[in-house]
Amino acid sequence: MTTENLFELKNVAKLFTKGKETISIFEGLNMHIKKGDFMAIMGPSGSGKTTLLNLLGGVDQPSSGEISFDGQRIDNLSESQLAKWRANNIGFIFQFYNLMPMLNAAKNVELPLLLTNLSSSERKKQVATALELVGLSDRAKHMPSEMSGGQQQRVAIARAVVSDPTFLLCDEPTGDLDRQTADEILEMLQLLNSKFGKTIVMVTHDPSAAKYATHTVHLNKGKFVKAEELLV
Ligand SMILES: Nc1ncnc2c1ncn2[C@@H]1O[C@H](COP(=O)(O)OP(=O)(O)OP(=O)(O)O)[C@@H](O)[C@H]1O
Repeated sequence: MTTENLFELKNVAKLFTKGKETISIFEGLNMHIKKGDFMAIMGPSGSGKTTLLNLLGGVDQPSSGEISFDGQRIDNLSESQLAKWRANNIGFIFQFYNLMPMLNAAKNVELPLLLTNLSSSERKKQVATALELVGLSDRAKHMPSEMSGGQQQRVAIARAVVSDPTFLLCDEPTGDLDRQTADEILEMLQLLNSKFGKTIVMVTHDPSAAKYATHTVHLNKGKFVKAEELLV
């Protein structure tokens, strides 16, 4: 495993303005994520976990400070540059799968590829590979409503990896699943990290989910703290 940083956050601040009120979520936040990491982010509700994921995923931009990905600044990209950067580099996995209900599994997995220049036959090939990876080749024509929660999350994982991004961002990926199904999903994420080299950041409230990560960081009121500090 290389020790090179994939992400570097330097002195990042994030403010939200609502009317006359300004809420500061992060101030002077520094962090790095190494290539090959599987990082779990834990912390109480409102501590800034989703805000941080949104900054890492280029869904939102910092109020000040620098965010670099693979040595290149992303905090100063335009909306369209960011959209292109996201499509090339990031796979998103959400708690409630976020599949399109009117599309079958294969069509859902194909969605990110519609933003690329791949031909229809190349897209089909990549979709088949991604569905095979998550063990759902036999469900390609099934609609989300015909699949269990665990199967829908596996379709979402196939969609996240179909364009072969370096980095996977997971927001409570097992929050809606029973223990056994959650463990299967977490084993899959672990495999994507260890065998396929994906760098993963996963927000979770579940300490047993965090155990699948290579390390865990704890956020409290917008700051990284030691686990013990969360308990007091
Ligand atoms: N668009 C926004 N406008 C104003 N305030 C916001 C906005 N988004 C988030 N916040 C505030 O930022 C703080 C951190 O929210 P965030 O969703 O990042 O927390 P979280 O740790 O992910 O919480 P949870 O575990 O409940 O999902 C909260 O106080 C929230 O109200």
